[in-house]
Amino acid sequence: MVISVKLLEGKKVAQALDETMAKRVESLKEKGITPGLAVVLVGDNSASAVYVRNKQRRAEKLGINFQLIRFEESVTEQELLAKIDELNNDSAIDGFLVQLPLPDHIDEDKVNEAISPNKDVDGFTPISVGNLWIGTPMTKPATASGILMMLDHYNVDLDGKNVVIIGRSNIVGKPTAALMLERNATVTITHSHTKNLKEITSKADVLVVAIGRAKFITQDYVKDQAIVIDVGMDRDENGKLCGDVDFDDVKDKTSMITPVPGGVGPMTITALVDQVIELAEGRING
Ligand SMILES: NC(=O)C1=CN([C@@H]2O[C@H](COP(=O)(O)OP(=O)(O)OC[C@H]3O[C@@H](n4cnc5c(N)ncnc54)[C@H](OP(=O)(O)O)[C@@H]3O)[C@@H](O)[C@H]2O)C=CC1
Ligand SMILES: Nc1nc(=O)c2c([nH]1)NC[C@@H]1CN(c3ccc(C(=O)N[C@@H](CCC(=O)O)C(=O)O)cc3)C=[N+]21
Ligand SMILES: [Mg+2]
Repeated sequence: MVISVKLLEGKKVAQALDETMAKRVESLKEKGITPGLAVVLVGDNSASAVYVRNKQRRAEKLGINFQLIRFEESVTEQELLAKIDELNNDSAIDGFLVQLPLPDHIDEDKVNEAISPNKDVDGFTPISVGNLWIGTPMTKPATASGILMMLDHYNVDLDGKNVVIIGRSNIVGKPTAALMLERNATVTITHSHTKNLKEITSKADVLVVAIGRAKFITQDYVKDQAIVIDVGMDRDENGKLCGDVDFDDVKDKTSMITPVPGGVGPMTITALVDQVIELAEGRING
């Protein structure tokens, strides 16, 4: 018996959703509003630079005013905080984010706290995170939100599903858990101290993987006919981009699986841009 695996093609979903988003930007422009997004990039981390380029390309394609603000690795915390203050008060900027990770001499928490929750497109400020867990989100973290947009597109209903997330970062694991809990999934978050990881992941109807280790997840971690979401952005032994999931080993055991590239990454950018447009729409609606 051949059971067909369905690819969750984030790249295609993103292209489909771009059309609606472009129309929303157009109607804002008719009212004299151009959505503005700024990205602050510290240092020249090459992976970060690629992501930033992708964001810029998509934002500009949709008619969004994109501002890239670059700092040397040696920038002081004070200089960075001053720029954040400026962006908080810049009426042309609806939302901005500070690309992570930051150099060690800069306190990430301090930077997050300085961002105005009203412009926090990443949803990383304490107020945004609190609202997310209360169930009254202001802005939603892009990766988590992008994953849900993709699952919605494929009509995957999370209600009552057993979701297991590997990774508990503030940027991926935790916000994904919050949004999926809100959809009535039963959510388990696992991490590097988790005992018997395979036993837990093997019970997952939906497995979300955000570890940061190339091809870590093989078929022995996966339940038959599970849905596998691979957030990882890693390099394989040949330097080629790959995910945390060993795609070729796992795919035939799944009912749906995201490829890397072309899965979660493009949806992250879709969710980010959607968030910026929503903030700009808020200029009209108050
Ligand atoms: N596609 C996209 O849009 C995005 C992709 N990424 C990618 O996703 C991946 C994860 O990113 P991020 O969340 O920032 O990473 P972090 O390094 O912040 O977190 C990794 C998590 O994985 C856990 N972990 C590490 N090793 C193991 C293990 N052997 N078993 C179980 N859990 C383990 C860690 O546990 P512990 O907490 O105990 O240390 C931690 O919670 C990376 O590849 C990153 O590049 C990230 C953001 C967006
Ligand atoms: N404050 C902050 N917010 C973030 O959202 C954030 C961050 N810091 N730091 C780094 C991670 C990583 N991230 C990605 C976004 C898009 C792709 C992406 O577009 N990926 C494409 C193409 C990748 C390629 O070709 O290189 C794909 O998977 O198909 C990947 C990764 C956002 N991040
Ligand atoms: Mg980290």
